[in-house]
Amino acid sequence: MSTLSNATNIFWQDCQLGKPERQKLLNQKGCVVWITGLSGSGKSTLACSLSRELHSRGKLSYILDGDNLRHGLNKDLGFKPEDRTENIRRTGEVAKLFADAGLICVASLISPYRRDRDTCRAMLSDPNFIEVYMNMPLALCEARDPKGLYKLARAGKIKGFTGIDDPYEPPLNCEIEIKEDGGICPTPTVMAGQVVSYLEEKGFLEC
Ligand SMILES: Nc1ncnc2c1ncn2[C@@H]1O[C@H](COP(=O)(O)OS(=O)(=O)O)[C@@H](OP(=O)(O)O)[C@H]1O
Ligand SMILES: Nc1ncnc2c1ncn2[C@@H]1O[C@H](COP(=O)(O)OP(=O)(O)O)[C@@H](O)[C@H]1O
Repeated sequence: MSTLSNATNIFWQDCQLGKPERQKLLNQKGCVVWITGLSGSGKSTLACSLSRELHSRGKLSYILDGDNLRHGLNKDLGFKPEDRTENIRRTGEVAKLFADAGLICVASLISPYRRDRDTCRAMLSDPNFIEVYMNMPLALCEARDPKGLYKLARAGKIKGFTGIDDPYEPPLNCEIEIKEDGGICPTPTVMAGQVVSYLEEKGFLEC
């Protein structure tokens, strides 16, 4: 689906005002926080809570949420494997632009296939791609079922639903894992705190 092979006589246009200058202006380092996990695992909840916490600290972030992107940029895509791959590729490219703009870009998509997430990681220089795995049991996600989609999938009314009859491949080497503690899911504030601590420790919240 890449159009790169069609692009001939195209030259990269550079500008002397670059990422370092933008980062200095914002006093933060541009990066991508990529949240992956099953439907209902809490990706959007974490994205919102994280964005709010960063905002309160004077840090500029922007959320790319799978559901929302599918209303516009990715409205032509469905849930076949090749569509999901293209969904992730496009989102990765947009996330890369936001990171280059100096923002903390928070991408929250199921992104079920490891290879597609690794492709996004490869688009950014390594420390700037922070993979967050929402490691929540399927049973919990299914019990939450805020949109009623698991119910429809179990009834065979949605085909190819992640976790039911379409695979989810957990990360092998993610930077952050969010999971239950003693059978209890951390609150949104605690989940966001875990990510903020990582960003702080790695120097992303200063320049
Ligand atoms: N077949 C199937 N499988 C999984 N999810 C489905 C499906 N059909 C619709 N939905 C709804 O679409 C949301 C997932 O979109 P994403 O762009 O994040 O998916 S993906 O990364 O391309 O797999 C997902 O949103 P979240 O629940 O927020 O994850 C669902 O609401
Ligand atoms: N940490 C949490 N504790 C309690 N409920 C949560 C938590 N995270 C998410 N939820 C709830 O679970 C449901 C699914 O969360 P959501 O963020 O929409 O998941 P996803 O974006 O992965 O589909 C929502 O009703 C949300 O309020």
